Amino acid sequence: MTILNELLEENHSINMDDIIREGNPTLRAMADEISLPIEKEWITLGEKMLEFLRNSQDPVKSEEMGLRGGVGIAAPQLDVSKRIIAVLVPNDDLENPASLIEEILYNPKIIAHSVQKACLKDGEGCLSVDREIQGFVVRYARITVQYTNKDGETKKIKLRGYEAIVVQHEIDHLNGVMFFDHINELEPFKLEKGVLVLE
Ligand SMILES: CNC(=O)c1cccc(C)c1Nc1nc(N2CCN(c3ccccc3Cl)CC2)nc(N2CSC[C@H]2C(=O)NC)n1
Ligand code: NI
Repeated sequence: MTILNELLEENHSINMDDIIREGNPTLRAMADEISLPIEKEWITLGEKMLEFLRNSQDPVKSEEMGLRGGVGIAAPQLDVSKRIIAVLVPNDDLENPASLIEEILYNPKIIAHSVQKACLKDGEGCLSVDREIQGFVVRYARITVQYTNKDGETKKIKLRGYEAIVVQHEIDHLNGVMFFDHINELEPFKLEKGVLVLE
């Protein structure tokens, strides 16, 4: 039974055993584009990735299944080197309209970005990294992402704040980049002028 067949099994829910950890070469590979029209197996995988994020954020399910909380996941983290990411970010930030991004993105591409940079005040975590790595992960503050959705439509979304950080973290996984690659080794908390620190 190949990894993919296992993942696509009807009653299989993605769990931590399906997630590969740093050191696995797939995390450093360039993932392959999904050809259009999107085949059924990639639709199913995307839906299971989103289900994993929901379960991981559910206090009962995450406890039951032993899941680490996540707001994003990329197919390479499941040892599937394909350009698919899923994001489920509850944006409860009062300033911005309460938008929750819940989306499976096929072949996502950053087609525009701000000059301004941003980072999470508390640094970043990754489901494929079983250690806490401190330090600012400086990314673009605002991005425009083009992708194909599960209905095969080409979409273009503008993101800022936490959502922008998450989508950049997951797109990095499609290019073999890990969040700690962005951390300044000598001065992990050094910040250039103008970098937004997101609470
Ligand atoms: C080293 N310091 C830290 O890790 C760190 C430390 C403090 C705060 C933050 C904010 C940190 N950073 C960080 N926290 C998260 N979560 C907070 C908990 N949450 C969650 C957990 C349980 C239920 C529901 C939910 Cl919502 C899930 C998401 N997620 C990410 N990332 C980096 S971008 C992709 C995203 C990801 O999903 N990673 C698995 N970073
Ligand atoms: Ni990650």
